[in-house]
Amino acid sequence: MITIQEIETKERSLLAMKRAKELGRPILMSEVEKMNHIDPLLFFSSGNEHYSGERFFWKDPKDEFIFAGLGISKQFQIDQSDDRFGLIEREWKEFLKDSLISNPFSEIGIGPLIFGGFSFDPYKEKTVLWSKFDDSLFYLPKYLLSVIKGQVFLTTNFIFTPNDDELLYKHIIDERNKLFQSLQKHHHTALPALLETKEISPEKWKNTVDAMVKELNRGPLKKVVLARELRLNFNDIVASEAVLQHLNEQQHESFIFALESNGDCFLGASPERLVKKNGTELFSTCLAGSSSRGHNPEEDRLLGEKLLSDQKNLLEHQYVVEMIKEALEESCEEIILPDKPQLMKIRDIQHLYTPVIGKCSGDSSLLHMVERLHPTPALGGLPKKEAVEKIRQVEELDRGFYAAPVGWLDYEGNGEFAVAIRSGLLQGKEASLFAGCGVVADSDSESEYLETSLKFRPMLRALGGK
Ligand SMILES: C=C(O[C@H]1C=CC=C(C(=O)O)[C@@H]1O)C(=O)O
Ligand SMILES: [Mg+2]
Repeated sequence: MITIQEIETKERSLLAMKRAKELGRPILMSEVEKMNHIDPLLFFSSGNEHYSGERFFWKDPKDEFIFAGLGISKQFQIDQSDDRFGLIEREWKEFLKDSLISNPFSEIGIGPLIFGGFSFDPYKEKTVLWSKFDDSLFYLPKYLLSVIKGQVFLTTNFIFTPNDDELLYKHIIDERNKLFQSLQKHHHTALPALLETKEISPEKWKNTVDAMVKELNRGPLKKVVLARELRLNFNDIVASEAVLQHLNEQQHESFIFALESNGDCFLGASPERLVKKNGTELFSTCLAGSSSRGHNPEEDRLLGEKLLSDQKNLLEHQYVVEMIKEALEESCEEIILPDKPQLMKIRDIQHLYTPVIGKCSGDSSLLHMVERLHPTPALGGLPKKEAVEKIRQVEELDRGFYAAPVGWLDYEGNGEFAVAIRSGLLQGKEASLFAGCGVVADSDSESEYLETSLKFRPMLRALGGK
């Protein structure tokens, strides 16, 4: 049986083909439909046969925007460049020109949307660890499931080239039908057994922190974030859907993200927003300064109180507030910024937290703001450029996408980026987890070491470790 919707799709695809031939270049056709409820994690898992290595997942802390993307309709990638944020943005805008978008809904986050991220520092010497990821990597998915405030939409993106004929239309319908058939099956993937957890050079890392503290006392550097790695071995391949399932259950108050590339998968549960753009409003988060959670409510409250008045942590936090304020002031007419941090309490840790809202003037694009903010002193240090250079020089770890912006951008310029911390890279039967901490002049290497141990926990637990 052919549905009305299929007839409309056919008409639009004929138009897209004609346009591609006339203009002599690929043309995007994008269609949005409203669906009955589909679990986005099930949607992600159902792609494990046909779209493995070409999937992404995103969920914000309040479940306002949940995305699962399957297949790559178009990839945007840029290696080492001073202008990688601008290049991605311009390529995306250029690609959208003359596209045929059928989206009768007014919600943000449906229709053509790219998802991906950037490496922390494109000038850091590359190692094999991140060889499957480019410095900037975004996907326009073939199929995007968007759950927006509980409503479910499916966007289908197809690209017509000047050489395509009607066979492509048939292929589209067949593929979409197969996708829905695979959703009927129940997909549940178990985690393999964790065989070994290895800390990478912990003593050397503490020595680097000690040396950094001395340097910070001499100035002019004020803060440098130093990170380290845990390497895990399993008795079988770790499926990204199994880890995502756990992250979603165990860290629901965080941004949950996953990005597959060439067989590897970068994923995590980050509490930290870099920037969100909704029309003319910008939202950012200052998150720095940490303490453990208590074993009981009273101990937890005392630890929180202590954190709120601890000079070392307040300074670590203040550097972030000043930098984000300065970055937003450049583009915003008005900024709402509380004068004191509050506490953000999550499962394994509590942080000093200051939310920031900016009302932008003029045309401030999301990726321009990402460029302006990345890395904030919560991930890089202060001054920004010198701190990144210092990290490049002294940190043993190849950060790749860790501590860098990960998120989405829709065709109307709205979107959101989180900072990819509390994260890890899955590589077959192995995984690397990453955690860092803000080192300031009165840091103590042993406490910073313990702080990073807390920050490994969300990923470690999701992978079956302790
Ligand atoms: C760099 C990380 O955390 C940052 C975010 C919150 C608190 C931080 C801190 O207190 O050091 C870090 O700046 C990480 O989790 O790997
Ligand atoms: Mg800290």
